[in-house]
Amino acid sequence: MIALLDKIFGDAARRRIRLLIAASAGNAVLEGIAVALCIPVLLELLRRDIGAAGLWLIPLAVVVAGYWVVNAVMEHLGTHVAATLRRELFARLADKIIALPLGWFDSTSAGSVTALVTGGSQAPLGVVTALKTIAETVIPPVIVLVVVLFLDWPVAVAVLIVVPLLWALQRAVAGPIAQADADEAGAVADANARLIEFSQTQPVLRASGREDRGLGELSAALHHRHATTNKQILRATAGLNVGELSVQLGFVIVLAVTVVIGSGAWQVGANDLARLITAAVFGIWALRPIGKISTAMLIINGSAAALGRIDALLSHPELAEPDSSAKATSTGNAIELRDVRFGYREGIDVLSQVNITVPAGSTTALVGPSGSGKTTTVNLVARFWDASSGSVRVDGVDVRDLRGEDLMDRIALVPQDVYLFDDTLEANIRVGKPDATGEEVRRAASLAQVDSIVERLPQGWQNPVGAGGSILSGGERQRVSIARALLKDTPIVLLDEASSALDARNEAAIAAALGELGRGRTLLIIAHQLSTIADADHVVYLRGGQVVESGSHTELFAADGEYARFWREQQRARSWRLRERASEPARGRPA
Ligand SMILES: Nc1ncnc2c1ncn2[C@@H]1O[C@H](COP(=O)(O)OP(=O)(O)OP(=O)(O)O)[C@@H](O)[C@H]1O
Repeated sequence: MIALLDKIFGDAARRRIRLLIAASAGNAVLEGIAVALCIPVLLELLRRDIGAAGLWLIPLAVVVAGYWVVNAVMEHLGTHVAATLRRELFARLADKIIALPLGWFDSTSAGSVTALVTGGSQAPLGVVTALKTIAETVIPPVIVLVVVLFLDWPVAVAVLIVVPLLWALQRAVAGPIAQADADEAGAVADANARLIEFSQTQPVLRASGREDRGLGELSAALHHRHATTNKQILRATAGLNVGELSVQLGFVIVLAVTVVIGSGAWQVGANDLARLITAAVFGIWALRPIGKISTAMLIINGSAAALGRIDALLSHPELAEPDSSAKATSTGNAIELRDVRFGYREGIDVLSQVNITVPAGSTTALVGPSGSGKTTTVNLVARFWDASSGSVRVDGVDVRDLRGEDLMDRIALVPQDVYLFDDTLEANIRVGKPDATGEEVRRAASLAQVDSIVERLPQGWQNPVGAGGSILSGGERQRVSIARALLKDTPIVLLDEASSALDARNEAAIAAALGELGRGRTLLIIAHQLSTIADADHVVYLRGGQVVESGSHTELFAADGEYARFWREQQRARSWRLRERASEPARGRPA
C-alpha cells in the first residue's frame, strides 16, 4: 500500500506520508503511556494508598497534555496531507488524461471514469484515516500489555492467546465484506455509465420509439446497484456485529482466566487481588481496538483497490514526446503520409501502405466509402494515435518528433460532430484563440458566415448555445467550428465535412466559409459534399484502408475508375434526395 502511494504520488507525498505515520505513531505512544500510567493509579487506589495514587497523577497529567497537543497537530497534518494528496492526484490525472492516446477514451466508459475520479478523491483520505487508525489501535494496547505482563503475566498471556483468535474471526468476515464492497463499486460504475448513456442517447431512442429499451437497461442497472448496496450494507452490519461480539467474547475469556487465577490468589492476600483486578481491567482494555483494526483494514483494502485503478491509468502508455520539437524542413509539402500502416487493435489493420502528399497551400479531399479509413487518416495527422509503421510528417517533420503543443500550433481541427460548450456564441468561437480581441472574433465569425446566425439569436453574440450547441443546427455548429479555426489561424486545417444533407443556405454558407479557410492555408478535408470534392486541388480515393486512386477530380473522372463510379453514385443519391424533397409539400397537400 505504501509502495503504491509512493509510486502514485512520488517524492513530495512520500515525505508527508512518512511524517504523518511518524506523528500518528508518536501520538499513539503517548496515548499508550497515558493509559499505562493509569495502571498504578488504579492499583494504588485498590490498595487504599491514596497518596501514592495521587503522585502517579502528576506524570499522567503531563503525558495527557502532551498527547492532546500532538493529537491536535496530527489532526491538522492529516487533513493537510489528505488535501495535498487529493490535489496532487487530480493534477496527475489531468496531466495524464491530456497525454493519453484517444484510444483509451474509446475503451473506457464514462461511468468508469466517474468511478475512478470519485474513488480517487476518497482514496487519499481513506488511506490517511486507516494509517492513523492502525497506529492508534496497535501501539497503545502493546504498551499497556507490556505493563500488564509485569503486573500479572498469566492475565497478559490470556490476552495474547485471545488476540489471534479474535483477529482470525474478524478476518473471516472481512473477506465477504470486501467482496460485497467491490461488487457494489462495480454496480455503481455500471449504473452511472447507463445513466449517462441513457441521457445522451435520448434523441436516438425517441426517434426510434425505443425509450423503453434504454429505460429497461437503466432500470436493470439501478436494480442491480440497489441489490448490491443492500448486500453490502447487510454484510457490513453483520461484520460490525461479529466484531463487537467477538471482542465481548474476548472479555469473557480474559475474565474467566482472571477468575480461575484469582481463585488461587485470594488465598494469598489483598495486594495480589488488587494486582489481578488491575491486570484484568487493562488486559480487557487492550482487546477493544481489535474491532477497529478490522475496519481500518477494510478501508485500506477499499482505498488500495481505488489506488490500483488510478495506478493502472497513470501507468497507461502515453504517446511519447520529444523534449523539444524538431525544426521544420522545407519540402513544399505540408502533410505527408509515407507507407503508413495502422490498426486500432493488434493484428487488424485499418490502414495499410497509405501514401498521401498534401502540398502546402493546397486543398486535398479525402473521399471513399464509409469505413474506408478517412477519419483514421486525419486522426493520425493530428497524432491522436501513432502509425504502427511508416511515418506521418507535418512540414517535413515526423509528428513523433514534434511536441504536442507545437503540432497543435500548426493544425486546426474542424470535426463533423462539433462540440460546443454551454456558453455564449462569442465564447465558443474564442476557444480558437482565448486572448483574441472582440474585433478578431467578429472578423473570423463573419468570414465563417456566423453573423447570419448571430442576427437571428435574441441575445446575439451573448446568446447561450445550450449544452453541446443544442440550439444550433449541425451546419451552423460546423460554421462556428470553422470560425474557431479561422481565429486560431494555423497554416494547416483538418476538416471533417458534415456528411448529412444540408439545406441550401447552410451548404452555400459552409462553401463560402471553406473558401475563406482555404485562402493561403493547407486543407485536408474528409469531403462529403460533391461541390467540395470538385473544388479541391487534389482528390485521394480510399477503399479498405488503401489509396486506390489519386489525382485531380477531372483526371480521376476522366480515368473512369472506382472514383468516377463513386462520384456517379453520390450524384444519383443526391438527385434522388432532391426529388424527394421537392415532392414533400405535394404529399402534404389535400387531394
Ligand atoms: N476507435 C476505433 N476503434 C476501433 N476501430 C475503429 C475505431 N474507429 C474506427 N474504427 C474502424 O476503422 C475503420 C475505418 O474507420 P474510419 O472512421 O477511419 O472510416 P471513415 O472512412 O472515416 O468512415 P465514415 O465515412 O463512415 O466516417 C472502420 O472499420 C472502423 O470500424
